[in-house]
Amino acid sequence: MASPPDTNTKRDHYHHIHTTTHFLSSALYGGAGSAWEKQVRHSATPRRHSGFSVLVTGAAGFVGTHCSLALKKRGDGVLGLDNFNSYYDTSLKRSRQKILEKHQILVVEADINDAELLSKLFDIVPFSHILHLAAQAGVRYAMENPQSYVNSNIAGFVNLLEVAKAANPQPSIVWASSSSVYGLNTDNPFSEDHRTDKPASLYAATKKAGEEMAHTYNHIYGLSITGLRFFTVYGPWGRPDMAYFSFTKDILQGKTINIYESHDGRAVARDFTYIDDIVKGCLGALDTAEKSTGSGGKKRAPAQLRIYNLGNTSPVSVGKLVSILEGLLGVKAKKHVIKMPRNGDVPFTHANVSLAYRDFGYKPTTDLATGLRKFVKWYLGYYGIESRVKKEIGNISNNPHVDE
Ligand SMILES: O=C(O)[C@H]1O[C@H](OP(=O)(O)OP(=O)(O)OC[C@H]2O[C@@H](n3ccc(=O)[nH]c3=O)[C@H](O)[C@@H]2O)[C@H](O)[C@@H](O)[C@H]1O
Repeated sequence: MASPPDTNTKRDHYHHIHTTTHFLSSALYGGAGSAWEKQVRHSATPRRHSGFSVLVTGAAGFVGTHCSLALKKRGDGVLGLDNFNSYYDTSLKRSRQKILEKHQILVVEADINDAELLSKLFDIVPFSHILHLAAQAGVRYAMENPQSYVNSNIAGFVNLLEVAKAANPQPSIVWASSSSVYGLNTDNPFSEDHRTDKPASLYAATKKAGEEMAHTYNHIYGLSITGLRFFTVYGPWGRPDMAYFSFTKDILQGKTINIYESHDGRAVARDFTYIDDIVKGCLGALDTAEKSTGSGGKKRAPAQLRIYNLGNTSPVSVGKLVSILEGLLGVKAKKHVIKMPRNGDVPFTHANVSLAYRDFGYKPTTDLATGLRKFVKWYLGYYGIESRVKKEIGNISNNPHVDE
């Protein structure tokens, strides 16, 4: 049985990344025809006609696990990559990995900064797509550990783009940007053509930098690249560092939670987006991604470059989030309303998703109460917690992709 997450695990994260990078040399994985190569090939081989062969980075992460399973389920080949860093509870990542393995998805344990390993993977498999979800996430943690954002979201992304541009064939890339790029933008709802030059956190700045780097690699090398701006994604198997998850843990343990309000006394709100909707958006983006036009590092023709919001289009205040959780858990929260610390947070997000709807039919269908119900059911089951309401919510169906 898993125990509720310890948020201190992130402290040794930076050190871990660096040791991991040095430790993982491709020599460890054996030569041509090795058992490891066979596993890589088997995992990445599609089982449907004209199926994709997708390299999913961050595969043991929250969104990565759900997307990998959805791709595999429809017959695409999936090879996962994850460095299993300790930013949050690694046992949760290992549990996700077990589910992936049960579905014949291999997760290679390596960092996206390991160019040698990435090139080797491309030597073994002619990936048609990369779904790049590996990143240093979290808005507020960027003040504690700025270098880890530079390392993963900038250096790691460049490394991946370098390998992708040199590959033959070049893959099409779909990757996770963030709603946080809208920063201090006040136009509402947020549309892709709004200003994104006022990031409020280093996290947001590195995601914005990723969007600019995507432009460069598309322009010079003909890589087809699609960035997806995720809006506060939540659901079963989610990230313990996020508010809905840590609030659930603290409410159940009787601890006081801080609810932020803006400096002018208004409620802070988010366009919370349920994981299944995000998965549909990711697959829609992959399905409509055009082929890259370059080969072996040379551009042959202009290539596709896209950016989309993937949100829920319906912001909910943090206070309301807490009251939904209280109802689901059958426990009253000990609340402390405080002014939002000046730590990179933004007061409000709200997505306009008409572009994603137009181009691949993206239409979110899960409201926060429904999605949190599924999350709480998973949480209580995963951590083996008895709750007064566990039986009552026990009969709802959980995520269709992750069924245990
Ligand atoms: O859309 C994104 O691109 C980002 O979404 C997520 O960031 P956020 O929207 O900030 O989510 P999250 O931390 O869950 O805070 C939720 C709300 O609770 C408020 N909040 C938070 C903590 C607290 O103690 N009290 C509180 O009121 C807080 O002010 C906020 O209003 C991802 O973590 C990030 O990786 C990135 O992907």
